[in-house]
Amino acid sequence: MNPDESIRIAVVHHSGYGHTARQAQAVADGAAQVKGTDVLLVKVEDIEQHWDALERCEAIIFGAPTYMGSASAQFKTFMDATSRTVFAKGGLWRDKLAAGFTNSASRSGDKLATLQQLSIFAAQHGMHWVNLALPPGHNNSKSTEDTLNRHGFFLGAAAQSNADESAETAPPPADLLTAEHLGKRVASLARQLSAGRHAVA
Ligand SMILES: Cc1cc2nc3c(=O)[nH]c(=O)nc-3n(C[C@H](O)[C@H](O)[C@H](O)COP(=O)(O)O)c2cc1C
Repeated sequence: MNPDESIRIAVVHHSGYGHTARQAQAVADGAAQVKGTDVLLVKVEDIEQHWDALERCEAIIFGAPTYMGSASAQFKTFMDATSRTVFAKGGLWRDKLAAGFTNSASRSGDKLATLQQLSIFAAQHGMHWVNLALPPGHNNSKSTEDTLNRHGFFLGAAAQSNADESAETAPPPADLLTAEHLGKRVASLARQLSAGRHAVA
């Protein structure tokens, strides 16, 4: 690939009260740290304006708060819309990279179910799922709550926002840095994949 050519990463997310939006911004910031990356931050409420732009992206990162043990209904509405706008049109997202993140009030809060839901959604579109690739952060007596991946997820980035804190203070920095790591990892892999595709074309 031409080294001056940009790669495009989208972060498609929903947030009812702003906490997952902060995580989404951290993912976007991480992706933007990789030179030559254009990042598009999309709220699911605005999705109708962005279908064409998403088709041009090398990677799409999905994020939703965990509500009742799954992605929020608003995010699920977006997922269902893709059956018409992406899947039925011949698999427009096939072979793009995908990754996911979620945030909830409880430590577990059944966040794993949401990340699994997002990864299955990506698989239905023929996308390549990118995992978190961070060791579990807080699972021994010497580690602290400030460690990246303090919740010990592998499938994607998890954040925890205390139910009595606003989005100004939650989720905490460790979870935002974990989200940033995911964005950076996806952008870096998207660049490698794009260069590889050009090399073998
Ligand atoms: C309808 C609803 C369902 C929720 N279900 C869960 C849940 O299953 N597990 C959990 O830990 N927190 C749950 N929560 C708490 C949210 O995940 C938490 O407040 C989160 O920070 C909200 O993110 P947001 O501000 O981006 O919407 C729920 C909140 C709402 C409004």
